[in-house]
Amino acid sequence: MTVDSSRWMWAAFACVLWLSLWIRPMRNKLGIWQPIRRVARRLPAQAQAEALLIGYASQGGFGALLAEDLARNLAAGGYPAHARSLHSLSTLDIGKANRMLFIVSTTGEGDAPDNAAAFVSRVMSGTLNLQKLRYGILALGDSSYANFCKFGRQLDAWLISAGAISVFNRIEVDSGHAAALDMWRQAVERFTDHTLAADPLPSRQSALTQRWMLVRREILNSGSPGAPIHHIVLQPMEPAVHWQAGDVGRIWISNNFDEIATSRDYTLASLPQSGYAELMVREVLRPDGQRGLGSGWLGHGLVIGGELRMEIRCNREFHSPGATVPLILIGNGTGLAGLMAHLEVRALAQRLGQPIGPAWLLFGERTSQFDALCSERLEGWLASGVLKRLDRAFSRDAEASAHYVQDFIGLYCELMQQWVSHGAAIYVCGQREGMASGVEAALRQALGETLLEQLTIEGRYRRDVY
Ligand SMILES: Cc1cc2nc3c(=O)[nH]c(=O)nc-3n(C[C@H](O)[C@H](O)[C@H](O)COP(=O)(O)O)c2cc1C
Repeated sequence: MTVDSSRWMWAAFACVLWLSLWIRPMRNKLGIWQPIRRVARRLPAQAQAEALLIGYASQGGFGALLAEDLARNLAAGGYPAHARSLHSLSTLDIGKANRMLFIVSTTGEGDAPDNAAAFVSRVMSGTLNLQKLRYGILALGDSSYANFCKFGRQLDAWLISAGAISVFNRIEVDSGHAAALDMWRQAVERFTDHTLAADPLPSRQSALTQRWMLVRREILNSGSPGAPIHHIVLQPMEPAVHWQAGDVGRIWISNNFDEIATSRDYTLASLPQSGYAELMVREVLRPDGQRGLGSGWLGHGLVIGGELRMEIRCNREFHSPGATVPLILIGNGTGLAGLMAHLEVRALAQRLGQPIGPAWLLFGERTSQFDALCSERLEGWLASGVLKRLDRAFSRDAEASAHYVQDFIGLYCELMQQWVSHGAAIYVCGQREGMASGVEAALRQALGETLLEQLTIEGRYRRDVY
């Protein structure tokens, strides 16, 4: 290298050094390159800062499905998001979050879903400072109920009182109405500044509506002082979708003019492996003596060999905890359907030579003579070990040791505590008023408030009640 060329190199190096030292502060001052930096940094910064938290509370599974679909949709587009049920969120989780979306339904008579119970009692009962939280709410409901979207409204009011800032007005969805869901989608896109992939939900729902044939129908409680319970057996007329214990069949009721009038939900009593969907339908008699629309049609109007349309609805809050988990099943009347499906899970596992955990069924009805529903099958399961214990309470039997199913909980309090301490899950299915509320009060008494709440949080106390 000559002296000249090395001089030039040193001069060039000095220039570059000077320029780089000068440009850095100047470009910050003048805003030069800022847009480039912002765009370039946006995604990684969001990804590092926090994933968007989508909190859901859902009784029937629709809200859970929407929340999980949204999290998947966002994550697939490179936008980190998690869906978490409200019962798994603590005060700390909410306090830390900067941005949240909530998808919550209302159940019962304006109640929060079961999987929000702990959130309501633990988080919403306190006074939090959520001033840094920006949020949006999708409230699911049905305007035919007196308290439309009540829990969504309560949650919204609580968030505002805690200082959180709502980034768009609460969106209320009446019976899954598509226009409101579309508004929600647009609001989410604005909130996240991210375009969602085409929503697969509506097509998924229509894909689930299938043609079925009524192949068998019998009355399970002939002679009962109560209304007849029909055992309805349906065969799929096209390749059947899969379902799980706990899922619900939504039957579309046809009127005489072959128009779809309305729908009714019934918990499925069988598993798809049997090849049939089984339901238990209690006949409803109106004060004017007319039969209820759904139960009248299924119990009498529809002929054997007749066709109907049914959509299988995911009810994940009542899915099986796994065949090896000890299980206490409690219910009355047609609630036996949902409990039978869980026993079918164990009967199937047993047939396949797989291990099963102990199951205890506590069931209540009116008379031992006429209302011991599905007795043969239950006693067969008791003999084969699918059931470890079977206790039935008959309210009209004079000699009964327990008149209502909840009476057993006090009677076998210690045994129940033992099962729970061995990891048992408690599943309740049937009538909300009377049975489920009585069972809950008895469980609270037998296990204590704290343990019952803990079981709810851990998903070990689940209900499908109506
Ligand atoms: C037993 C039952 C009770 C309900 N009670 C209410 C209610 O009080 N207010 C309301 O707006 N919607 C009510 N609904 C409608 C649900 O909120 C609505 O169907 C929602 O889409 C269910 O969402 P999910 O499947 O996530 O729970 C009720 C639904 C059922 C099955």
